Amino acid sequence: MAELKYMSGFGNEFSSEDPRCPGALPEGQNNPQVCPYGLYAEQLSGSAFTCPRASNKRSWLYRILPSVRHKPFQALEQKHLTHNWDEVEPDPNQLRWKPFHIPKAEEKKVDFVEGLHTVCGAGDVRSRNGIAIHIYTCNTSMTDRCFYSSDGDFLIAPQKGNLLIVTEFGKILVEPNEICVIQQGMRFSVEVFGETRGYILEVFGVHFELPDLGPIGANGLANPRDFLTPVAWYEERTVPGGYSVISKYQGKLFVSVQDFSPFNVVAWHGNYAPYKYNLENFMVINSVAFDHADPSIFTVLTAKSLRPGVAIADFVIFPPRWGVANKTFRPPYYHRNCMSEFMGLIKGHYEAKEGGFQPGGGSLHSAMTPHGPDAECFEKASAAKLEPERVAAGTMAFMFESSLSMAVTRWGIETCSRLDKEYYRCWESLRSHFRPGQKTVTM
Ligand SMILES: O=C(O)Cc1cc(O)ccc1O
Ligand SMILES: [Fe+2]
Repeated sequence: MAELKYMSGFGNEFSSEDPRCPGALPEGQNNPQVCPYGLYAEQLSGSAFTCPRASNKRSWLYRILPSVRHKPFQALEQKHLTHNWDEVEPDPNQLRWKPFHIPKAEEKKVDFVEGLHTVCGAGDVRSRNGIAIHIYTCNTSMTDRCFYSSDGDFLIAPQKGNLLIVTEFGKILVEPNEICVIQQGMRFSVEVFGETRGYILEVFGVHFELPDLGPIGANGLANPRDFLTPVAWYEERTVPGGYSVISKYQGKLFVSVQDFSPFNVVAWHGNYAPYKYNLENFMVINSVAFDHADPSIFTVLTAKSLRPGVAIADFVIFPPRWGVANKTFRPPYYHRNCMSEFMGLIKGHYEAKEGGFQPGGGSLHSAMTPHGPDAECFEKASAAKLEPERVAAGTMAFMFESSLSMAVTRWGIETCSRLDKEYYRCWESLRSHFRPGQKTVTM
């Protein structure tokens, strides 16, 4: 496949024309009486028309046929995708999942949409406030089918297998250790190259932003220019057998059939467009004197709530870095958090748990549920000689942290059969080191 081209910058006002049709973007206006090359103009709104300029999002798509030319939507059964947060009784326990199973293509061909499984979430798509966390496991490319979420924005973190994502805005190749964001309403079709697995954070009613940097200054963490948006690409393809456009709408799937490819956008402009980001480009800030800094220093993207400083969801990573803090217990501290923490692992292992938490698995530490390093990690780090040390070399763990108190789905608790029932045991051998009368303790 020819190398794909991208445009750089977070949230820019982009303009892109497929080189086969130079001048396809109307000059100086959005709705000419007749568009260049006889295209249709269609606006995709990602914010209310009246949103303040800084948060206003929309793009103009110039396409061979408008999206409205389709047969009526019909319900499409997909058992594992849900926004019903009352399927099972609430469970405040620490939960950990072994790597989620990927179906074998010889046994069953499963594409990205069929392979979506909601593991947990909270809130409501109708009132536009909430999140869902999905796992995708698949082995087959989508053919003559595309998908969009009417409910929210997808932050996709591949763990195994590349994704070639054809979108209305162009093509994006996303590899493990990269993420991509495909916002509400954007249509896409996923091509895969073997056994494929990853994580999705869906947010309803808000878009991801770069976090403010405060005293860090003008640069650092995820830098805006490292976000890449595809360039316009179109196909003019009639599909006599029918092209299926699948919408996730209020948590259920619906399909509408049309006789042409939806990837017929010859040119587009605007600031509402998908993007990808390579996690290797994250400029890591860490404690260089003493104490363990809160993981908010590793925030890549945030979806803000209306409460100042409180996120509907943050996407946080634990990248390779130097640990140099003196007189400090360096791993994550023991913790009870008003937020919910879902964690996943792209590769390697996580510093607070060398064993048990595996790539392609997950964990959930719900609101106020205690958690922290396992006993082995505690003993080791309490006795370690504090030399400069590479932390998390060759690894990438991440956290979807939410102010919402999440429910786990039936699939997450039962159907996936991946819950590690023994998880609590990793803290069982923590023992008291309390020595009354001995202030200084050597471990
Ligand atoms: O492992 C966790 O629970 C995530 C986490 C990491 C960290 O460095 C500090 C706090 C925290 O919740
Ligand atoms: Fe935590």
